[in-house]
Amino acid sequence: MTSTLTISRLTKTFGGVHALSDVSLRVEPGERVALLGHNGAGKSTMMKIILGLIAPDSGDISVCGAAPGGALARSKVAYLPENAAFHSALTGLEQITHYMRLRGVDPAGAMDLLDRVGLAHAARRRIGTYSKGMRQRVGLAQALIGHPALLVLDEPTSGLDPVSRRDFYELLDTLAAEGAAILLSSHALTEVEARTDRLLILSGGKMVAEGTLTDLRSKAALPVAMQITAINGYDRDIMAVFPDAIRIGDRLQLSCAQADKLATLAQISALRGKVADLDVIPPSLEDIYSHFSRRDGQ
Ligand SMILES: Nc1ncnc2c1ncn2[C@@H]1O[C@H](COP(=O)(O)OP(=O)(O)OP(=O)(O)O)[C@@H](O)[C@H]1O
Repeated sequence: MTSTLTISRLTKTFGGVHALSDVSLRVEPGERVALLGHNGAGKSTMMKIILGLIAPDSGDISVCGAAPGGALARSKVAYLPENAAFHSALTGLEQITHYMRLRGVDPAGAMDLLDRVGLAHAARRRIGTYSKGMRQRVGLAQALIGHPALLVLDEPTSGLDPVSRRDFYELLDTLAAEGAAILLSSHALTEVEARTDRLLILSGGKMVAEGTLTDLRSKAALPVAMQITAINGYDRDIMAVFPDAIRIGDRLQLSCAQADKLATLAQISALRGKVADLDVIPPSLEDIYSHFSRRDGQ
């Protein structure tokens, strides 16, 4: 299978700033990949290179087997900027019809596209009357013109309410199931944790981590927290076994290395009769993200 996007040893500097250093990645058809990184990590630079808006200093990049910016790559890639701006006097239908004509696609399908993003009911209303979530849907409809093989989405859910976010990701799931590759940047870590197949973490222009959340969790090897609720009066017995446990409200919290997790659970299990409840709390994506992002002294 040919990868939809292949990037190999990409480097880009602006003056003395290393925006991207030796970055490589692949995105396969149907994959949903999240690009994470703090402000200035290099996410937008990478997107601009994929779109063919700027050229790298060195490295190779191919979009559906073609060079970015050329006619073939442009016909295969769609882009949704973070704050897509539309003409407020046009209706959603007029705006999408206009974009379809620009792209050389039959505008007869404009209503179907708006229906796909849940905007059919408002298609004949002016965009100036749309909510932020509705304008974002116009942006997505625009991005879907011509069945792109790769969707590049820059913080697509920033400013959306939880229900609009869920709807947005459900639509992305459908597109991915149809074979589109999706590369989206985000600062909303918990959201992408649940909604993407793979995470890429850029820090200071370098790719510092790549993989599924399970991969990253195991590479980071961060400690696991366990919170024990003691049966009344047995706190001391539990503290005797786990002297480093700290009290948080009415619970005792201890932390153990990943490798010691089962042994610690066995110790807790041996305290049966003294323990009312137990929660095992794995490191969050925020913890894992900070772990990798800090590596570079950020
Ligand atoms: N045209 C430019 N001229 C000079 N420096 C630039 C230019 N574009 C980007 N940079 C620098 O390159 C680095 C990476 O910027 P980039 O915009 O790619 O980061 P980002 O991860 O998209 O950040 P954000 O989350 O804030 O959008 C930053 O240090 C930025 O200041």
